[in-house]
Amino acid sequence: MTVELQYMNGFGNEFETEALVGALPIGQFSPQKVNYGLYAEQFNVTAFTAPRSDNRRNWFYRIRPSVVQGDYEAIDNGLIRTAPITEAITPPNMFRWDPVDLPSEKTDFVDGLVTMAANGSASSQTGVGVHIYAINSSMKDRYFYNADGEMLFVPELGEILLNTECGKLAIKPGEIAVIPRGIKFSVELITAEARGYICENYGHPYVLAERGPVGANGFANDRDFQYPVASYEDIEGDFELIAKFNGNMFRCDIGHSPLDVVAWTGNSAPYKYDLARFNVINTVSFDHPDPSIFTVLTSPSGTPGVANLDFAIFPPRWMVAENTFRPPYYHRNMMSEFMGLIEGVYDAKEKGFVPGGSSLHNCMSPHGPEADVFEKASNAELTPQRYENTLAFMFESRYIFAPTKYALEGKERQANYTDCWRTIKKNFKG
Ligand SMILES: O=C(O)Cc1cc(O)ccc1O
Ligand SMILES: [Fe+2]
Repeated sequence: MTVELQYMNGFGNEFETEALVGALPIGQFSPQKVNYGLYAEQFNVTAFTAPRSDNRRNWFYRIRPSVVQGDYEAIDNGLIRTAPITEAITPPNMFRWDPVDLPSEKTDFVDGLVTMAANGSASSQTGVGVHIYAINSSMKDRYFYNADGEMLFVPELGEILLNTECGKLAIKPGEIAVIPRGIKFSVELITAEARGYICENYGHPYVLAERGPVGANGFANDRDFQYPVASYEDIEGDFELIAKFNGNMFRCDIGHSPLDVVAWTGNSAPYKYDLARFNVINTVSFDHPDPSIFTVLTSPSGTPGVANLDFAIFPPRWMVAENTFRPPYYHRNMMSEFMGLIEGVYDAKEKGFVPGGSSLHNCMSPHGPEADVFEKASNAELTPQRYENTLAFMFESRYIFAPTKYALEGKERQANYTDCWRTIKKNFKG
């Protein structure tokens, strides 16, 4: 099933959209009276003084301003964790996990979040949290926002509808979406169940990766990013607003839907992107280029070229490298690498890394092809080959990922992960 919605295209544009004709003020943001009796509210995800090229803000024209809500009270954090994670020591082990089970009890998005790892510090606005959602119920009469970071959704199973203050986005496996820090939303199921990964970015909002000498086109093209058109709910009732704030979960009563924005303008709205639009650029001669060629979105850290978070994908593509060991090389890295699989098989790991599963190779922890992949790839005939049925991704960060206690001790952890390398042979003939 596919939900057909209308979108506006172009990464980070200053969009304007109104669900009722004339709701958006023209030529100013705060008229004395807004048409239709709406309230004006500014929403900033960067400092007022951020340079123009970085500045992100919206103006909302809504039925009630956001201050119309109750007082917050703390609720159980469930399996949600936030950096810095101090509940367990992080060993330098290589980690791999099976997929988190789909729930048997009724579970919505807020209940169905499990944190696997986090790095940096949410309150200092560095690093990220990595979560998995596994759900079988839409959010009913409740809404959510995350003050700790923007949320990158990477669906692996099922289709979901993100009902946000800015409008609606539908995403399914092969697509991603980003909801800016602070935007209120609810998650509705389009299919009976859904599962996917979330990278909660505490740091600088995602931008598109630079192209360097590749030129003016290629990789992720700005025009393929899609933003929702304004769409509002004018309903009253006993609703709940859930907030993730400074590492803890809170709730308050709210007597109306907070998705009551009739018109908005700005550049800080949720967006979606179809990963099949990624224009893959790779070698046509020899050797295996570094995976930075596959970067879709990056959150800069302040040090040029050293990301708070790079989101890279490994999509279907042609492989033509000559006289080359084609799978990923054996590797030790200053950067830390959390990986997931959306579909099919990843070229470095033919067994054990399955859709919905995860792996983590932290700073300087060795990793690379399993023994069988090495044997096969070092003896393969190097004809042009189309890599099909594959879509892996990586959250790569300068900060070491601390797995949560759940990730370290839960049933998904594969205790025997390093066995995949144990049978690598000594081929040396000195
Ligand atoms: O599988 C990995 O570890 C990710 C990765 C992929 C690649 O093509 C090259 C280097 C690298 O770290
Ligand atoms: Fe790597």
